[in-house]
Amino acid sequence: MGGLRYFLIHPHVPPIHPLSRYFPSPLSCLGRFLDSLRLSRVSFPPMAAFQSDVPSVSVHPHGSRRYGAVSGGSLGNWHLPLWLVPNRSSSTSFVCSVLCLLYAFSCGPAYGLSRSRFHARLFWACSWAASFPPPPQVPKSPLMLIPVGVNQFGRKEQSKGTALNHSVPPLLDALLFISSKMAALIWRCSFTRAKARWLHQRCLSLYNSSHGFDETKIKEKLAQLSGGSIDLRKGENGIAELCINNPSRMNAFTGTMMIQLEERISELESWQDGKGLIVYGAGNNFCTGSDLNAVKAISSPKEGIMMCMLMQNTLTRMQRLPLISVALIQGKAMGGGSELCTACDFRLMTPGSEIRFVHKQMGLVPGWGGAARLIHLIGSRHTLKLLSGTLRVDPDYALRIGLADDILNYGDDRSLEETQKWMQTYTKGSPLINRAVKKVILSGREKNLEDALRTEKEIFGTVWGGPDNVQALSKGTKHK
Ligand SMILES: CCC(=O)SCCNC(=O)CCNC(=O)[C@H](O)C(C)(C)COP(=O)(O)OP(=O)(O)OC[C@H]1O[C@@H](n2cnc3c(N)ncnc32)[C@H](O)[C@@H]1OP(=O)(O)O
Repeated sequence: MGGLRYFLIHPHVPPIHPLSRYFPSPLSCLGRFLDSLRLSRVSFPPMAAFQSDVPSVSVHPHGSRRYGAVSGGSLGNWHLPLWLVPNRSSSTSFVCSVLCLLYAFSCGPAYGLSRSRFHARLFWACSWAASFPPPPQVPKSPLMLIPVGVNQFGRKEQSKGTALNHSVPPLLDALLFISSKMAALIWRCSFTRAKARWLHQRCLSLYNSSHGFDETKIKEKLAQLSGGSIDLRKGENGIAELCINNPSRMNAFTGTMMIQLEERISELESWQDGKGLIVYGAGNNFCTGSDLNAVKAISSPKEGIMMCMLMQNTLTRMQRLPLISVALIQGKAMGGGSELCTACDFRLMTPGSEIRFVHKQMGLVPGWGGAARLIHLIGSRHTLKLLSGTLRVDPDYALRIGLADDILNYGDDRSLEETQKWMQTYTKGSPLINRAVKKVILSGREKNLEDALRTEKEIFGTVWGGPDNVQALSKGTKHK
C-alpha cells in the first residue's frame, strides 16, 4: 500500500468507564486539537457506511490498561482511529501492532509536567502508531478509505478487499501514488508543527481538557462579571507595565479582568523584545483579590475549581515568562492580590503597604497557587504563620522573612518610576541575554537537576558566540 496508512472510522461508541474521571481521555484532547486545526475540509466517509464489520479489537478511550489497547473512538467532533487494525482476521498483525504501540508508549518521549506525563506518552505513542505502515494484507473494504493501487515497488497490490478489485491504468496509478505521497507529507508536516505548538502551550500551562478544565465554559461565565481592566504598556526599553485597573473596588479582579489577564500574558509570551515586567495596581493600591461579587456569582465548587484552574494557568504562565518580573506593592495586596504578587520574581513594597493572605477569614485557602509559591519563597514555617494567622505583612516584616526584596521611598505615583530605576540593575543588556538568564533560572527552579543541567546547556548554546558574547570579547571587558 505504498506507505499509505489506513484511516479507519470506528463507529463503536465506547462505554464510559468509571475510571474515566481519573483518566480523562487523551483522545478527547486530540479531538480538540484536530478541531483547532480547522481541518473540517478533510471529509471522512459517513459513519453509517461502517456500521458493521468493524474490528472487534478492544478500543477503549480511557486508557485503562486492563482493556489492553488504545484506539480510536469519539474525538470531539471527530471519529478518528488512532489505532489502525488492518485486518481483524489477522491476529498476527494485530499482535504485532499492539507490540509496536506498547514499544512506542514505553520509549516515546514524555512531554509536559509530571501530572500529564502519562497522557503525553500515550499521545505520542498514538501518533507514532498512526504513522506505522500497515502490514501487507489489505483490509476488507469497510475498513479501507483510501484505495491506492500501487506499492512502493510499482507493483499492483494483491487485493482481498473489494475496493481494489479493478484494474487501474498505469498513469492514474502513478498520479494516485504521487498525490497520496504528497498528501501524506503535507499532513505530516502540518501535524508535526501543530503538535509542537500544542505541546509547547501544554508545557506552559498546568491544566487542559484532559484535566477536566473547560476553559471556554468558565470564560463564558466570567465574561458576564464585568468591570475594570488589565492594561498593558510595552516600553521601548524592554520593560512592560501591567496595570490591575479597577480602582473603585481597590483593584479587585472581576471576571472580565481574569480573562484579560490571560490575554495580556499571551501577548507578553510573543513579545520578543521584552526584558522585564512590572505588575502594579491603579490608584496606588495593589489588588484586593477576587471581586466579592464575582466570588458570590461563581459559588458552586465546580465553577470555583474552573476559575482556580484558569488563574493558576495564567499566573503560572506569567511566572514562566522569559521576563524578569517585579510586583510593585502599594496599599493593599490581599487575598488573590497577595497570591498574584508571589507569581513575580521580585516584590517591592512602598511605605505603609501590606500583604495579607486573608483567605482563612473568608473560609478559604489560597487557590491561585499562592500557598505553593509562598512556600518556595519563604519556607513552610513562615507560610503557615501567614496563612493560619492571616497576619498583616508590612514592608519591614516582608523584608525580614524574604518576601519583599526592597522598600521604596515613595508610596505615590513616583513609585512606578522608582521601580523602573530599580529594574535597571537587573535588566541591563540585550533582550537575548536577559531572557536567557531568566530561562536558566526557570529551568533550575522547576526541573530536576539532570533536566535543568541539560536545559542550561541548551540555553548556553543560544548565547555562546552570540552578539553580546562577541561584543564583550571584542571590547575586552574587565570585571573590576
Ligand atoms: C482568591 C480569593 C479572594 O481573593 S477572596 C477576596 C479577598 N479580599 C477581600 O476579602 C477584600 C475585602 N475588602 C476589605 O476587606 C476592605 O474593602 C479593605 C480591602 C480592607 C479596604 O477597606 P477600606 O480601606 O475601609 O475601604 P472600603 O472597604 O471602603 O473599600 C473601598 C471599596 O472597594 C470595595 N472593595 C474592596 N475590596 C473589594 C473586593 N475584593 N471585592 C469587591 N469590592 C471590593 C469595597 O466594597 C468598597 O466599595 P464601596 O465604596 O463600598 O462601593
